[in-house]
Amino acid sequence: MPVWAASYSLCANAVTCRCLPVGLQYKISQDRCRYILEDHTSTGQGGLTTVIDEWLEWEATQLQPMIQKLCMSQTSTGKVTQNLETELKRLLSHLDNSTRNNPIGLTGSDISVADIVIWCSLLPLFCHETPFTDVVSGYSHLQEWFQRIRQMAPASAALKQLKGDLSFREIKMSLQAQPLFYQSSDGTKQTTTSHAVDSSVTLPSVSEEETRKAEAAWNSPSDTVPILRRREVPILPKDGERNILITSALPYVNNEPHLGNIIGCVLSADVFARFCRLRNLNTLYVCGTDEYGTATETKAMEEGVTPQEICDKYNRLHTEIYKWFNINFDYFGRTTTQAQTEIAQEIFWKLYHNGYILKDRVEQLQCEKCNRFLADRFVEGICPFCMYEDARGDQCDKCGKLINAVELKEPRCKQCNSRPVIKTSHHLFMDLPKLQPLLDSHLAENFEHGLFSSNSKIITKSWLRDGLKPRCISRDLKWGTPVPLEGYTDKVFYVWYDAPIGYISITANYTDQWKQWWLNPNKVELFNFMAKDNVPFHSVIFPCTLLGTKDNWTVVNNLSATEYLNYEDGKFSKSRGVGVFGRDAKNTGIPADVWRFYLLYLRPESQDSAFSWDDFLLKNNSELLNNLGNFINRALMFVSNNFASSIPDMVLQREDKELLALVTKELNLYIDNLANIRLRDGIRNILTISRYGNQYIQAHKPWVKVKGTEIEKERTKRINVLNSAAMLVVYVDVPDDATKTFCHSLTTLGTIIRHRARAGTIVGLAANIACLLSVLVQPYMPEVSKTIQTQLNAPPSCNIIHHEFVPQLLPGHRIGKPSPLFQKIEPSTIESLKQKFAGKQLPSKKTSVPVGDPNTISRLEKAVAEQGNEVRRLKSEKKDKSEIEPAIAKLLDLKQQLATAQGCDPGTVTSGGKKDKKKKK
Ligand SMILES: Nc1ncnc2c1ncn2[C@@H]1O[C@H](COP(=O)(O)OC(=O)[C@@H](N)CCS)[C@@H](O)[C@H]1O
Repeated sequence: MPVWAASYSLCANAVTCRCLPVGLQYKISQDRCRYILEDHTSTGQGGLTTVIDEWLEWEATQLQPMIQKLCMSQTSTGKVTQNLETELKRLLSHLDNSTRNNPIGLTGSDISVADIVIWCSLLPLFCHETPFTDVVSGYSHLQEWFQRIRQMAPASAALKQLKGDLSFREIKMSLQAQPLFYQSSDGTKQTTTSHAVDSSVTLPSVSEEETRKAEAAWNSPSDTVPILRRREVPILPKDGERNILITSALPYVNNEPHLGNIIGCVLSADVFARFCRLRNLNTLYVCGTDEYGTATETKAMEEGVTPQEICDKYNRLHTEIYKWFNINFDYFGRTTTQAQTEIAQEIFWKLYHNGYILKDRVEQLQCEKCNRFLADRFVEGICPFCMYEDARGDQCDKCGKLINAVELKEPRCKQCNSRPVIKTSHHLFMDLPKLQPLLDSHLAENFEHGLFSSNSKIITKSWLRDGLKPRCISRDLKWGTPVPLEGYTDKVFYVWYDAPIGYISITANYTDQWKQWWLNPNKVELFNFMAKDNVPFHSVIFPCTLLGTKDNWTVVNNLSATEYLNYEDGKFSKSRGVGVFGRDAKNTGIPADVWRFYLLYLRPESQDSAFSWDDFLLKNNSELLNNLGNFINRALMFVSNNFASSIPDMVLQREDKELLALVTKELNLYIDNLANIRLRDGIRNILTISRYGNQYIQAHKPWVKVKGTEIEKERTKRINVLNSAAMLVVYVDVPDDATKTFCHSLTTLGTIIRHRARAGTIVGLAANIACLLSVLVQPYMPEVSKTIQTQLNAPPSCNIIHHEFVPQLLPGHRIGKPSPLFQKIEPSTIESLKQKFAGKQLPSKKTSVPVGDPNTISRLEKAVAEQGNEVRRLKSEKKDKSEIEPAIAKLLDLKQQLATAQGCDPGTVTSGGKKDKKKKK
């Protein structure tokens, strides 16, 4: 077939596709042009194909979108902006130069498919009544080229057959009749037919600048996206890089961790570590079990085994639980190791030789019934500072102050409840007052440049403000790191001197090059994760320990401390069976990622929060199932069902680019939140992006576009017949009627293809948002992330968090098989879990209250009155349920203790709220 025969139909084809739905670009017309002209563009012409491709690419990505914007702007507002005009002139200049250099066609001595496609695109600028005459008048070579093609028989014939001599009025009418949504430059949304955007679904607005930047990033991904590093073993600090050392507080081995422990330390640190890795930062995350101390000894006694056996058993149990929760440590160790003894003793010797160790006599509590000195955690009594009656021997849970156990009022042995006696013993103290200047200057710098949660700053400052006191670091126990100093060798180090050194010894068990992390403060950034009760040990005592050695230790630069997670309206209590502990979560059958999600959603970042089964159901069914899961499944199902599992071409319109900008904005907020350890907010960013995705799909209804309107569906049935007739045009002599039929066929086909192409863009963009979400959810829900990526068949290279949103699934990429990501949780399931973990409901302190003791009665009456005032205050200040409910539970508990002390039945006691009053009547 001679080129001009092909060009004839080609012009008709291209004019149809370009001009009737003028300004609305769809690459399919190029493909058809190429198909028709295949022989003339690819055979024996070497580099010409590449040149043509380049022009076609330029037309599709630059010229056509520009003309589209011009026509839309002109149609909706009657003018074009200065920016648009400048951009247009840039493109026209490029064409003018090229037509000056090539006197016939753009690509050489003959007319090619590129000439025809570009010529068709330019029609709105050259047609009758065009408002752009002045703009094009300055480009003489371009004008000559345009007229040359126009005078060629196929072009003029095609124009005549389709629209007569095209005028801009017709283009305008054609545009106004377009079923596609478009937005005028004044921002008002315009819709016309059933293919229109559902304007009741609105997305927030973004600026021109944000849209432009997001579009530029989308269009040039390779310039901006880094490649994720491989995870080496061992991971060591690298020169010229940010080296992130993350520690989670080391959980005690005397118990199974509860949900509070999990969110308070290992899970929070895990999310941050995963985020850092996805940011391509050189990251090491270590943790392990804290195995020394009385807690272990007591547990061993209870279970009739040795302390080492307890440690082994619980270390295994913790390992198993964290594995189930998908906590991705680089190394999970323990403190009962040789490295721990060596490092703890070496640090002690340095402190000793530097003059930071004092010797003193101490009074200690000894339980004569149990025949042992009582470690701080094994004695309870009234706080000497705030009079809280259940203060622990080491710290008051109410006012947070550290306590010397002998200062507790009315102490009682936790084991047997009898009153311990005070005995004198010789001990070693760290001279914290002498170390305070070193600590002050370390903290001054790191408070300014590092990340310290606000509670950690407040707690630390309250310690410093009162001036540090010498702190005892030895204990009369057997199970611990031995004190090496002569005269004290029958003692062990206090667990809180020992435990943070565990971070170092655990790293030493991971790599013999551990000093690169721990004696390298200029290259390493240290992040400690814990809950509020651990703060003073990490911000005061441990830093003083390290600074006092005068070695160049890596000392805390960043400290993230949560408040407490409570359980429903009270505290977790293993002994009372209240709350969800380690393996319980697994046994519910609810996937680990859903637990992770909910714990992180609740993360007590600024105040205590409470796990609630009802809320758990709500967040799973609304946020995970209806929002995130629904969006991803919808996007993937469309690709699968309507585009044969292949990502369609994406030709972005204004609203798509705005969506890019919105997603990019939220992505950047996400990065900022996670980088600043605001993990709760990061989840909300993910859910917002997914919500945008749902709204976008809802607004654009690709399911309508892909199937067509009823009229289009009817026409589709006839299209094959017409198409067969149309193909005749190409091969045989062309009678006028056949040309008309051909053109009509192509017009209809063009509309359908355009709608389908539009649906393709929407779905392709949605699939790419799903891919982005698969990466963003990874720190929070690693298994869900994997599942999404399998369903998307996403390239492994997508696993990086970058501040620009770029396409990872390119047109033609084949996705895998979609399936639902989350399951609905039924209310009946939640009800039975609620019952299961509600505990035995026994007032915990009943047995420990002596009956009829006037001092106890008067103390409890006072405490009940104070707690009653506290509850009233919280209620009158309309505090959150999570604050009020624990206070009420406390009041109830106190009243029950009082009832017991008065010889009454504690079971009849109520907290005294409105409902209770009614009952009394
Ligand atoms: N209710 C709670 N909410 C949040 N975080 C909590 C809660 N209770 C405790 N924690 C934190 O959990 C970890 C581990 O606590 P554990 O008592 O097992 O261990 C220790 O405190 C020490 N062994 C740490 C030595 S480094 C801890 O961060 C608590 O703050």
